[in-house]
Amino acid sequence: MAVTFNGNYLKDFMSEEELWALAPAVKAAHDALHQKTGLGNDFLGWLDLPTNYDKEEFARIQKAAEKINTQADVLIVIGIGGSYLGARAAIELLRSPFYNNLKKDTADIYFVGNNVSPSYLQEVLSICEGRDVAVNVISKSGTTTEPALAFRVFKNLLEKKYGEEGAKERIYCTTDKARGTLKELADKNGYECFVIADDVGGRYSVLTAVGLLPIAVAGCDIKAIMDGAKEAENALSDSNIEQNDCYKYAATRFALYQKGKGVEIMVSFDPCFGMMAEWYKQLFAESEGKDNKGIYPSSATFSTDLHSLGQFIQDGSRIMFETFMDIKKPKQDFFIDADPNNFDGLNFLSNQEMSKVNGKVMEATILAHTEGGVPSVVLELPEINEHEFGYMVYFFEKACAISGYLLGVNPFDQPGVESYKKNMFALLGKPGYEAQKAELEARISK
Ligand SMILES: O=P(O)(O)OC[C@H]1O[C@](O)(CO)[C@@H](O)[C@@H]1O
Repeated sequence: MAVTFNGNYLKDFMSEEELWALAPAVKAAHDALHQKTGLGNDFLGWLDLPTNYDKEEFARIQKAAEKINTQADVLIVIGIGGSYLGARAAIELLRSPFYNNLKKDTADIYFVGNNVSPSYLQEVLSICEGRDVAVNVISKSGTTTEPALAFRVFKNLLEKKYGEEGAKERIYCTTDKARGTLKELADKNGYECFVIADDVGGRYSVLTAVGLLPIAVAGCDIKAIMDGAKEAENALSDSNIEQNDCYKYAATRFALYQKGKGVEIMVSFDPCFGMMAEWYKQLFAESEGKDNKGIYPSSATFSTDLHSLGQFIQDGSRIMFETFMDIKKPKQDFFIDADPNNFDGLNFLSNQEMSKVNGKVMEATILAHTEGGVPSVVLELPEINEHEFGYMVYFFEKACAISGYLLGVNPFDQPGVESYKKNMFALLGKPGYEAQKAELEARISK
């Protein structure tokens, strides 16, 4: 079981020799990562996390998930970026994009604090009316404005509904072990806390309590996720690119980037992968996009986007390559019966599983786009389950770290994200930002 790299459709764009020529650079990136000598080397806790995770806390996560499912109809998960995307990706992939509408014995889950839309917030609040609610607030820094604002609202809701003591039993904090406003508040109020280790950055944190608590509440087997990640940790530890599919993927991206392909489109043929692609986008965008370098990560879900982006991909600016997630076995299949009258002329599709048709859509698309000048990388995933999810998370995390090192950037910082925050604080009148406020307002009114 594994994510397998298939480079068969790349022949028109790069040779195997070009890939193998990157072996020394890949080996150097591997050594920098494993010997912890590269940029950002104080953020490598994710590298051996599948082996060295805190087993005591893991058991507490499982217990808390059970408790949440007995005390709440709705779990509100508050977080943004890496404190949001992984959990949602896992739940939509492993359970369903329609998770909240499924017949199930686990709590509904709504994600807030990833935007400042008043309508979105009001809608979630109205969904909570008359229902038992628990809250998992997730913030590594404990100070990010969007989730902090949402937490203020839901803390208030819980305290009004259950009293301060009752609310305490329903608030679960995932944050730094010692620092930040959230940690201080949690200690003062006695909320149950889970830790994001100092050496695990937000976008590499899905296999910590950040992702695992909401994923466990959704009824997924988090032990199987960690086992899958551990399989990847072992399988992807060879420094030789020829033996390491993760490194083949990272090096191929880099080679295509050097040939002017500055956009990667992560493609899947199943909407359950949509949020997984959002997770991939944050991982690679914050890791690679700096120093005026990097591949712009984007995504598409086909067939849907074949009827919107498809035209551009086939015929527009030749700036992109595609990475196709070839999921060999869907979670469920559907048998297409023949119609006795063949009223729609579609009997040529009948008497087979719908997955076969989806597979042909993928092949047809790869051939068309390749013909149109878009290189196609294919990553094969045998099936969708917890084990494969864990494997895939680790695969992409490691591919991202190696990609960053090949590019010559620090894959573990995100200094660019601060710019909008400073402007936002200034424009909203946060004390200490008075000078910037005047300067920015002058620019707006021009
Ligand atoms: O968990 P925190 O500290 O609230 O940060 C949320 C997100 O904000 C960032 O720091 C910047 O986008 C991400 O790296 C992180 O995932």
